[in-house]
Amino acid sequence: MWGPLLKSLISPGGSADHSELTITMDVTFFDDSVISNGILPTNSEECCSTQLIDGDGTFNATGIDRLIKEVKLGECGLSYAIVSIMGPQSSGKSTLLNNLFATNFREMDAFRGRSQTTKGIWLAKCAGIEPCTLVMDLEGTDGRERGEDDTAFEKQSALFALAVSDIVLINMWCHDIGREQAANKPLLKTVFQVMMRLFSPRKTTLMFVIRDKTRTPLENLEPVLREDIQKIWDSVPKPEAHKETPLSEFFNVEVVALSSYEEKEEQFKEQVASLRQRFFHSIAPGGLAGDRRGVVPASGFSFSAQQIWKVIKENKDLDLPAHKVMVATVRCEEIANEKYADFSGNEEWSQLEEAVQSGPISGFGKKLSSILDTCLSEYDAEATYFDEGVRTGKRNQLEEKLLQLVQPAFQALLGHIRSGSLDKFKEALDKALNGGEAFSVAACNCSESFMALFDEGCADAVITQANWDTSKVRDKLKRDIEAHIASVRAAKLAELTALYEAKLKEALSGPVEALLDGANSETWPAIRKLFRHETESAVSGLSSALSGFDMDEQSKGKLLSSLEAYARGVVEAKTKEEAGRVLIRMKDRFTTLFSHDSDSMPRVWTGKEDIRAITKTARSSSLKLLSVMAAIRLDDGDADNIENTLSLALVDSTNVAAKDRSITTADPLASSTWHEVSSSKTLITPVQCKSLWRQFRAETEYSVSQAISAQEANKRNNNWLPPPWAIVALIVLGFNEFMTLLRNPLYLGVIFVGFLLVKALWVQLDVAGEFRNGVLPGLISLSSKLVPTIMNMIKRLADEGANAAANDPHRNPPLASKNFTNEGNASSEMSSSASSGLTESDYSSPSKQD
Ligand SMILES: Nc1nc2c(ncn2[C@@H]2O[C@H](COP(=O)(O)OP(=O)(O)OP(=O)(O)O)[C@@H](O)[C@H]2O)c(=O)[nH]1
Repeated sequence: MWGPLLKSLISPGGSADHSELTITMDVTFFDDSVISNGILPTNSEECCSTQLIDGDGTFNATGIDRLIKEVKLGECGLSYAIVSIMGPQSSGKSTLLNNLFATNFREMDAFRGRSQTTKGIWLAKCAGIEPCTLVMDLEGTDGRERGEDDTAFEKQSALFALAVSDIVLINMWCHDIGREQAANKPLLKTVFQVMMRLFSPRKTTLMFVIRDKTRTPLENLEPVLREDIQKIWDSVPKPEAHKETPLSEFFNVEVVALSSYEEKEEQFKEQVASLRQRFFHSIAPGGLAGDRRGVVPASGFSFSAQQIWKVIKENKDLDLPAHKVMVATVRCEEIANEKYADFSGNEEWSQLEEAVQSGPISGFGKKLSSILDTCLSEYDAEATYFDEGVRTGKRNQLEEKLLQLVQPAFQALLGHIRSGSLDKFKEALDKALNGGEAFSVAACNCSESFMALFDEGCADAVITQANWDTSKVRDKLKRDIEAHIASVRAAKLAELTALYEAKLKEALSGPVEALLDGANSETWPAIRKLFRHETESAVSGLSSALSGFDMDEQSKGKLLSSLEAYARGVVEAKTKEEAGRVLIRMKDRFTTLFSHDSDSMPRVWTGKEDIRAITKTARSSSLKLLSVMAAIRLDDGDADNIENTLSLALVDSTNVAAKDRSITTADPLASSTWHEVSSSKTLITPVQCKSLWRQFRAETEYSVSQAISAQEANKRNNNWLPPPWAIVALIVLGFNEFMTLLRNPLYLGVIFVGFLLVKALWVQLDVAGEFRNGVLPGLISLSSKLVPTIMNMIKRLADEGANAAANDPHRNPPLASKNFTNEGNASSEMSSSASSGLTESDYSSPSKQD
């Protein structure tokens, strides 16, 4: 080891140039404290170099990220190149890089002694080289600091450089070429050995930089060097698959020779400047790294390098293709997450999302598609150089996540469109129906147009990135519309039915009541006729009204039948109602017929009327009413024998013969059903009829007896003359007295006055009335009234006489004549009373006046 190192201190010419060494020292002197943070300061335009991996093998992720950010490597895609340099310690690597790429790697201070300068691996950007080129300065091999046996880091860093770099510079002394113990031989061996650990190595360009070239031309040196390289390649144990693989399969070998930096600095710089030109567009076809393979996109470089180093440190085999996929996976994931976060915070999207909560937005789909497109395009741009499969997979995932994010807004919008369409549909349907449009036509037109409106809204809301299914919402809208149509239809039908039912009720109730009121043989035929006519008219009206509803025949028939049933119900209800009042009606009818004559004038019981016949007629009529009310006879076939049964059982039963029959035969009314009438049509059962009739008879009995009494009273009143034989006896026996009276006018006057007095008393005391209740009660009543009445009369006559005398004293007649006059006045008063129109019968019958 010492040989090459010592040699490196000696110029090719064999002497050291102190002035050049001094310059070098000025450029490369750094204080240890300055590099403690892994960054070397720069005093020029060049970028700071960064320690990528320290001497202990720790990867400086922060440093590399900072550098990458600084040099904007992430934006380079695949347009970047990585160059690294390896070689023996203190062989002028850093010096070469600083001169070649204008970097600022730390160089050894020869005046302090030859020792290790570069520890670990350093990274810097090559200034002024296009495309962006990063260069790695590796720790020198065979350094005494690590000792002869510690080659682990040397191998690791060599493998790392091969895995990461497009171009690897191998720094070697010129005099080592062709030498068996050359310092670079173990290094090359190491390179080739570790290269075998890469499953599918990138095609790396190995550029051998011969330092301190001698006068031997490169043309002569290069074959020797290539021979040495081939020998080393051949000597390296290879896996079975690569036993015969030529070196050129894995490496492009380039050889350059440089003059000594220390001895011939001018020439060195010229040659370095010329070499620098080869690094421009190194990745272009024909360039130094023109046929490189498996490049990791620049944005994944940091992660890739870190992972490669991790694998190397763990001493695992490095599967570069798999690694590339892994890097792509991680990076694409990162890019996708970044884009997702960007989208979430996108102001345009936020506004759209907020707006959609409060109502429908026009152009939603277009706007959202555009935002999504931008996001995905950005992803595509950043992930474009990563493995296609991974990239596409991650893109799909990103797209899916984005769609999941925006879907609630889309669903909310669909909800608005659906509810809006439904509301507008309801409004339009109402308007159309109010405008007189037929229901089915209006419903169909509105349904179609608002479903189309919904489809338009959906078309406006859908985004190009998603093939979202709107059919469920559409179906819901359809169902809602149909439900609304059904409910409106049901309401309209109910309205129509109610209208016709009301008409029917009005047309049937009153007339049926009136017909039942005048119950007779024609009542039920008339009710049937009325029922049929009104029902047919209502059914026909409803039927034509239903034509606008596009109903099937069955439903229509059902409605019409129900209307018919309603009409029947109205009639039945009315008859039931009337049947409940049958007793009152029977009594009314009886009273009407019994108390009024054929001219409907109130009947006066003069005595000439045949009360029995009248009663019979009135009762028959009431019985007729009962028989009419007893059952419903709405159908043509409703024939029964109720009237006859009732007549036989109730009226004829009063006859003795019937009574006899009732003893021998069963009572036809002792049943709760009529023989010919179903129970549903029975209004009053036979038993009820019997009971009603009994009640009716009992309640009308009084009227009949009253009529009989009145008639007898009238008869009595009209018979005031004595019987003819009494009149003849009176004439024969009282002939003499009669003649005496005629001959003596005074007697006649006295008799006349007496008659008047008796008459006045008769009237005053209501003698006829008092005796109406019997002779004895009449006598007792008269005796109690007689004395006060006579006293009153005398008193009154006396008062009137006294008043007359007082008013005309000169013309006061004698007392006898005065009394006579008073009596005459009283007589004339009574005469006037009698002539005022009141007949005897009027007085004798006060109760009749009442
Ligand atoms: N003979 C000779 N010496 C050189 C040349 N270039 C640089 N040197 C000297 O070699 C010494 C080491 O230089 P560095 O550039 O630090 O070498 P290195 O290989 O980077 O050293 P480590 O990083 O420690 O491995 C310095 O003193 C340089 O002046 C050269 O071309 N020929």
